[in-house]
Amino acid sequence: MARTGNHNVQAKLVFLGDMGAGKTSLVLRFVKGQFSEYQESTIGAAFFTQVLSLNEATIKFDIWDTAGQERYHSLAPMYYRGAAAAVVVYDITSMDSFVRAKKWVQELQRQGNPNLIMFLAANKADLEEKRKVPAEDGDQYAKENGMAFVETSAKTAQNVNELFYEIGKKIQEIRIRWARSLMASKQLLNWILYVQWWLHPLVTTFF
Ligand SMILES: Nc1nc2c(ncn2[C@@H]2O[C@H](COP(=O)(O)OP(=O)(O)OP(=O)(O)O)[C@@H](O)[C@H]2O)c(=O)[nH]1
Repeated sequence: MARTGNHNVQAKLVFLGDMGAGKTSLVLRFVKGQFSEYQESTIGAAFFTQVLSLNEATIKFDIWDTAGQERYHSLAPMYYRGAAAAVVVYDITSMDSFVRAKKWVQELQRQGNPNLIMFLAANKADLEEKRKVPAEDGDQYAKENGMAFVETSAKTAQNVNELFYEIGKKIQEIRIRWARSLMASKQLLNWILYVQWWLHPLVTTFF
């Protein structure tokens, strides 16, 4: 959950998706600016942190990169529970990975935090000649499910910083909305107390 203080926000972020979709590669591109053609498959999950500057605020991402292999599926709730945002990743060259991504979205809708911000990342956009999932399909699915959609490439860095920037902006927007509604309820409470304070002597005098 996002926490606030001195314009600093800390937010838990989780990456989900089929094995080989490019979750680790996207995170490593963002955190270290690196890409490896021979990225090893994640075991269990991996944890990374990265700080991003947004206008006057700073956001520290605690990033959980989960393992896509089916045998680790049951561990996933540990990582998406309490997350402020989830990025569901698929590989544009694999229809199976798109089908798997939709299953993740359904699971998050059923079992995730109701305020979870969800992004759909169509990765490996550099492999256009091998594309199996049209961009419109990903975009339409994302729209139908209230998610933001972005085509990325961990290899060329296309839209990777932009993805994290958008996540940060959404988290910040929600944080500001919370702060405003908290202020509004405090004002309402003060007003009720004030009215009660005035009415109390009248009520005791006349009744
Ligand atoms: N061409 C291309 N290859 C990519 C891209 N992203 C990842 N890869 C490659 O795809 C393979 C799998 O990438 P990973 O980042 O390990 O995928 P993952 O989703 O973390 O996989 P699991 O850990 O098994 O769940 C690696 O060989 C990467 O080099 C990309 O944007 N373009």
